[in-house]
Amino acid sequence: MARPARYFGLIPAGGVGKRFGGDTPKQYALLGELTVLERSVNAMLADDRVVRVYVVVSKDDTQAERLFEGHPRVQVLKVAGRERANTVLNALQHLLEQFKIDDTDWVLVHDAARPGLSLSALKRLIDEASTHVAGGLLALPVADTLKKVNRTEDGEVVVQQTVPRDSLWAAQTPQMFRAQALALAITECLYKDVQLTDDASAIETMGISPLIVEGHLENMKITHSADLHTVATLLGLEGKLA
Ligand SMILES: Nc1ccn([C@@H]2O[C@H](COP(=O)(O)OP(=O)(O)OP(=O)(O)O)[C@@H](O)[C@H]2O)c(=O)n1
Ligand SMILES: C[C@](O)(CO)[C@H](O)COP(=O)(O)O
Repeated sequence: MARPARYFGLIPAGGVGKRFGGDTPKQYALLGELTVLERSVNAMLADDRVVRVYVVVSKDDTQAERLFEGHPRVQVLKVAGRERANTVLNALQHLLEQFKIDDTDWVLVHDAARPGLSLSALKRLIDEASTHVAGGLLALPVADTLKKVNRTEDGEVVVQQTVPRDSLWAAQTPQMFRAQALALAITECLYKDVQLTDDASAIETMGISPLIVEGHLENMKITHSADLHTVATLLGLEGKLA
């Protein structure tokens, strides 16, 4: 009798926030009383099916360990890599070797930069993607008209064509896959120098189609500094920015 599947959170938090700017990496920016990272971790802990959340930071990061010291369901791994995909793979390899996580277990990869994830969206993702062979991810249907552009010799950005949007969705996180399958897929992609900006695209290269589960606006990613204010407003924290 196979044991029941387990769900593990994996929070890639090893980025430097080039587009965000400033001295502090955006995952450590304050949103009210808590950092962006703490809110993203707490969002994953809200569903008690998530047995443990692994926060993956660079080897010289000392903040994460202080933030989560002694937390029974949070473990800091200082194995972040050059790109997000390297960070995720390094953590997965660590999990598979050290913590005996095997092919029945699910991993939910959630950006540290998405602090607004709701419990209802997390629950829907786990409920629905668990029944899908390839796992799945949160995403939002594109609402704007999309333009493919060219840059002219004098630096102007001009429209090349309008891209039909009716089957385009913007990927969010968490992205939930079987831990071993994701590790194998990312390994293969990195070996073939396939550029990965999310985890689902690695699974897609194996010829399987992850399930899309509708996400929500508050689960937007903090990329540029203005996004911190936007997320604060969406979360009702606008008066509490440092
Ligand atoms: N080598 C990397 C790069 C990114 N990330 C994480 O992946 C998530 C999404 O990445 P992004 O928003 O691009 O963050 P940064 O890489 O920090 O941003 P930038 O590209 O502007 O430097 C973030 O939680 C970031 O900390 C990571 O763990 N390891
Ligand atoms: C994983 C992701 O959040 C899905 O939209 C996005 O691809 C991350 O991109 P980034 O450039 O690493 O922020």
